[in-house]
Amino acid sequence: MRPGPAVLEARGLTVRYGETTAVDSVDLAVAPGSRTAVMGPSGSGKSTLVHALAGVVRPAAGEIWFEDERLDALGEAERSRRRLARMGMVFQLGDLVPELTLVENVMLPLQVLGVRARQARERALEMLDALGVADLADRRTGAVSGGQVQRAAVARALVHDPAVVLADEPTGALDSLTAEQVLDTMVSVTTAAGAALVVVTHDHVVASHLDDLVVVRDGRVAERVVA
Ligand SMILES: Nc1ncnc2c1ncn2[C@@H]1O[C@H](COP(=O)(O)OP(=O)(O)OP(=O)(O)O)[C@@H](O)[C@H]1O
Repeated sequence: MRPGPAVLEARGLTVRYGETTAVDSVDLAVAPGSRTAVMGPSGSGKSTLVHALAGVVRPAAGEIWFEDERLDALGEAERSRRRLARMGMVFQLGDLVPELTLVENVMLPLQVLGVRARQARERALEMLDALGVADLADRRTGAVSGGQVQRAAVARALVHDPAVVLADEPTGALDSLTAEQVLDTMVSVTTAAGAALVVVTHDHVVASHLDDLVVVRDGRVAERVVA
């Protein structure tokens, strides 16, 4: 066990969609600076779990603690402010704003934090460069490939040095070489910032870049390996 408190923690977390219990009484602590793969069969509740950890999906029961605060008890506006300021998320293709260019999308978290436009643009371009898509910075999402959008989404999740990065299949649209590069960037940026990284993946190569493992089955944590 790592010493010190968790940066993000689920206690008795339960999420339901109507009759379906997607996440069932999950206790899960994510340590600062840790790197966790979340694996498990299709439909086992992995995506729902990370969405709930981010405070995007409301739990039916249980608590989510983020940086010593109960995230699920905050109002919508405050919860989304916390999330934008202190979390990075890569959830699905197309969660970038299509009306904005790639660089404008990546600047968004910095602008929420009050970073001035020029500085935000510089930092966003650096991050796009680290993900290999700086040359596409001024294109809108509709004018680049799915994999390039995905890389810009990763850049946006990392650009503001969040405390936690939550990613759902962040390399799903990428070839294996690019996937490894993107993952390496995610690991190195989060390591440099002391941030925790939680990645939902079906890919054992992706999981091998991460230290810890959570296996989800039927909405429960069936296995937990902490390095
Ligand atoms: N919006 C929704 N409305 C109703 N049921 C849902 C919804 N989202 C997910 N579910 C159900 O909740 C359960 C968990 O789904 P979830 O997407 O979290 O699984 P997953 O492990 O991420 O799956 P996959 O690996 O296929 O992406 C499944 O039974 C799914 O059908």
